[in-house]
Amino acid sequence: MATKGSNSIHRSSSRPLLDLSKAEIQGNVEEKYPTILLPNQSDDLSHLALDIGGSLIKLVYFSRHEGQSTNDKRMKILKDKLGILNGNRRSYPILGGRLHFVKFETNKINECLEFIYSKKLHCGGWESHHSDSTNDQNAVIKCIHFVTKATGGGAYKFADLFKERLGISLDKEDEMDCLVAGANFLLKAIRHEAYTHMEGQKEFIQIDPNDLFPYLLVNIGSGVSMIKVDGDGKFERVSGTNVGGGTYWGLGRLLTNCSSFDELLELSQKGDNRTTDMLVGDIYGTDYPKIGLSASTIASSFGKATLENKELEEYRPEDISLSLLRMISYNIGQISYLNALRFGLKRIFFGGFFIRGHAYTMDAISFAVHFWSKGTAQAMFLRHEGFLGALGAFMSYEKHGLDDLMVHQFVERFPMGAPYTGGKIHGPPLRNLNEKASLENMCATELLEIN
Ligand SMILES: Nc1ncnc2c1ncn2[C@@H]1O[C@H](COP(=O)(O)OP(=O)(O)OP(=O)(O)O)[C@@H](O)[C@H]1O
Ligand SMILES: CC(C)(CO)[C@@H](O)C(=O)NCCC(=O)O
Repeated sequence: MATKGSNSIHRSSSRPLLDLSKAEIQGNVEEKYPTILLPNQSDDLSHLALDIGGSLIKLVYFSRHEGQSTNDKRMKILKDKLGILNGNRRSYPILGGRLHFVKFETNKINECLEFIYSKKLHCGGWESHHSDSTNDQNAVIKCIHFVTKATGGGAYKFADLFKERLGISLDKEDEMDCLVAGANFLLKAIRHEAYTHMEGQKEFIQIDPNDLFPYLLVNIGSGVSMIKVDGDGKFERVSGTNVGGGTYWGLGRLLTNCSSFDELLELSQKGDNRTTDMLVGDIYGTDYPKIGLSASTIASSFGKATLENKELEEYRPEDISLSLLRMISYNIGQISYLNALRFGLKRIFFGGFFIRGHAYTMDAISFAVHFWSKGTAQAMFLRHEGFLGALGAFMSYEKHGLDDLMVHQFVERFPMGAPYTGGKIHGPPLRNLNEKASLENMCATELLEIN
């Protein structure tokens, strides 16, 4: 007998597209493992997680392959979920689909809301609650309502906006937890995720998943977090700096009048920092070999501006952008290495959207790590650089018992031998800035395809 779940399912009043009042519990309410049927009234369910940062909003969402039947799958998935809640053995339904990676500028949050709405992603979150009972046998689904996992400061700041505009309840996950979970997943499961970048040469690093820890994760977003990672869920934020990606973009915008981050970055490629930076050679007239400094080493970023009576307009924006980029990248590289040294960490992975797959940024960070470590440490970068937090938030569905689209599957279905290109994994391209991103107008979409 199908019973309306009025006691068990609370209708979410602000759900505009999916009417949960029509959801049914199938089977007797006393039954241990009731399943829940959702009427076929929305598009295929998608799963969404957000990382709303100071500068950028990152979305990760899963969509199934088109054309695959969904009702049977939903049934099985929901059964599995209930099984988990009752302490049953886990099973992993076979799902085909894609993980999409999308970003928006946080100050254009409306575009993000419109995107979520247009893709009906606000219809796809799941959350289940145990009863208060401590006895698993008696555990029942108390309510099911729609929520979306979200991390980053904006998960707090914009919670009301998401609720009002899309009917989404943001289920907040800690930002550091998510960064670490995302990084661990990528480093363990995705072949060719990590690479080095030195003097223009990119080299992929084969990571042994059994020999990953400990490492230092440096996330360069608006600000910078440095996290010592000792295992899954085992970490400590050991340092940070307020001189980060927001500093480059903010100061760069003021000093050059650039209208976008990418434009500023592109300018730097044509820059010559000798016009702005004070070099060792400017001070010594030559190298300073005794302490290992060549004449071309920057002695003082922007220091040359103090020597000349020039106005801002007399400096080339290209040169300013390059000086700024080097100043910030070196500084982050140096602080990172010092923290690695502090804790005896051999590996340093850099993520965050400041990096932007930009060769010069990575070379500068690598140079600083190499220089200060006297060649004993090496900077490594991640292909999904800016999506660690969003990915971690996405993975937290699993943590809460919702494993229908989970990472174990990705790993199982993507043996470490999966190809980097031309195969099933399409990660974010390490784009040359001159290449135009193929994008849905307002955002960059990257795909990790799960077949
Ligand atoms: N289109 C863009 N607009 C603005 N900044 C960009 C853009 N692309 C790359 N960036 C760089 O990425 C940085 C933001 O990176 P990221 O998204 O990883 O951090 P965030 O989550 O916004 O910041 P935080 O974690 O400190 O809140 C910016 O400060 C800037 O340096
Ligand atoms: C405040 C956060 C964590 C927000 O993402 C980030 O911007 C950051 O790590 N800033 C640096 C703050 C500091 O440790 O000085």
